[in-house]
Amino acid sequence: MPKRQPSPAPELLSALPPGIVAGFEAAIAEASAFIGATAPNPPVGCTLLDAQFRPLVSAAHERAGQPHAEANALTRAATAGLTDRIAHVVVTLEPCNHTGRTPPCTEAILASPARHVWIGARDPNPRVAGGGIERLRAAGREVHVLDRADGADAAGLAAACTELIAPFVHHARTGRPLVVAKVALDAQGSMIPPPGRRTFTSEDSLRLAHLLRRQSDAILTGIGTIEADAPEFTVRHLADHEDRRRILAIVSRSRDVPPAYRSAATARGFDVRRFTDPAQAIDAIGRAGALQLLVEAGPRLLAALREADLIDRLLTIRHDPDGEDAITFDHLHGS
Ligand SMILES: NC(=O)C1=CN([C@@H]2O[C@H](COP(=O)(O)OP(=O)(O)OC[C@H]3O[C@@H](n4cnc5c(N)ncnc54)[C@H](OP(=O)(O)O)[C@@H]3O)[C@@H](O)[C@H]2O)C=CC1
Ligand SMILES: Nc1c(N[C@@H]2O[C@H](COP(=O)(O)O)[C@@H](O)[C@H]2O)[nH]c(=O)[nH]c1=O
Ligand SMILES: [Zn+2]
Repeated sequence: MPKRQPSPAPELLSALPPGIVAGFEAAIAEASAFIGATAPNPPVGCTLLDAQFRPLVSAAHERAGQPHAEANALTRAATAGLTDRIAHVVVTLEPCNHTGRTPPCTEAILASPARHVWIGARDPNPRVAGGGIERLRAAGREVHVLDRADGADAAGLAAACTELIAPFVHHARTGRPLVVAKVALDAQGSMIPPPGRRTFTSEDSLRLAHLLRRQSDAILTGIGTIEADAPEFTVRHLADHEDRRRILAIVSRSRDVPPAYRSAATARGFDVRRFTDPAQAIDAIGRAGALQLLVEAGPRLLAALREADLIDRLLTIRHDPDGEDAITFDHLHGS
C-alpha cells in the first residue's frame, strides 16, 4: 500500500491568495466611501489585479446612473494603460448581467483580458440573481464566490461584502428602508439635553452619529424634537457626500411643521415631508428609493416605533462624562 501523505489543514488547503484578500479589502474600502450616496443602488467596490495578484486599480459605484464599480475600474485601468495586465477582477457584489441605467458589467469584464472573477456576495436583485455568475462561467471565466469553506479571511470578507448590501437586500425584500434608530442617553439614562443644548455626547460619538447620517438616505423625527431643538440634521463632524439631498420625515398627528423650519431645512438640502403615521412614513420613504432611514427622534416617537416593532437596528450611545461613551449596536431584526 502506498504511504499516505499527511494532508494539510483544511484552512490551508483553501485559503485565499493574500493578493485577493488585499484586493477585497481595497474594494470594500472603496465601496464604503459611497455608502449613502448610491440609492436606490447598493454601494459596490472593485479591484483589478495582475496575474501575480498585484493590485492595478480600485474603484466604486459612486451614484445611481453612473458607471458600476467594475466599469469604473476597467475605465481607470484603460486610462492608465494597464488593461493588458488585468488577470483578476475582485468585486464586492456579483456583476450585473442586465441593461439597467448602464450596460451589463459581465460584458465589460468579458471584453477585458481577465480570466478570474472573485465575488464577495451574490446579488439578490431578481434581474441578476446568479445570472452574472452563470454568464461569466458560460464564457469560460473562472468565477469564485467567497465562501466560509475558503477559510477565516474569506468568511470575514464575505460578511463585510454582505453587510455592504444589507440595506439594499432589506429594501428589495420589503420595499422599506432599513430603519436604524440612534439613541443618545446621558449618565442618568435621559435622552433630554441640558438647557440650551441639543446634544451632550462626546466628539467621537457625534462623529459616529454624523457617519450614520452620511450613510442614510432619509431621517425620521417627531414634531417634539423639531419644536424643542430645531435640529440641523446635517453631516458636519465629517465630510458629507457631494450635493447630497435627503428626505426629512417629521411625524405629528396634530401640528404642522413650522414654515420657517421647513424652509431652512429645505435650504440645507432636505426634502421635508410631514406624516401623521410613522409606518406610512417608512413605506413612503421606501417607495422613494431610500435604502436606509435614520431615526433621530425623542422618547415619545421612539417608544411608538419600538411598540410597533418598526426599528431594525438600534444604536445606543451612553454618555460617560468621565470617560469614553459606551456604544451598543443591536440588530433587532434579521442579520
Ligand atoms: N438623546 C437623543 O437621542 C434625542 C433626544 N431628543 C430630545 O427629545 C426631546 C423631544 O422629545 P419628544 O417630544 O418625545 O419628541 P419626539 O421627536 O418623539 O416627538 C414627539 C411627537 O411625535 C409625534 N408622535 C409620536 N408618536 C406618534 C405616532 N405613533 N403617530 C404619530 N405621531 C406620533 C407626536 O406628535 P403629535 O402629538 O402631534 O401627534 C409627539 O408629540 C427634545 O428635548 C430632544 O432634544 C430628540 C432626539 C434624539
Ligand atoms: N442629544 C443628542 C442627539 N440628538 C439628536 O441630534 C439632534 C441635533 O442635531 P444637530 O442640530 O444636527 O446638531 C437633536 O435634535 C436630536 O435629534 N444626538 C447625538 O448624537 N447626541 C446627543 O447627545
Ligand atoms: Zn454592473
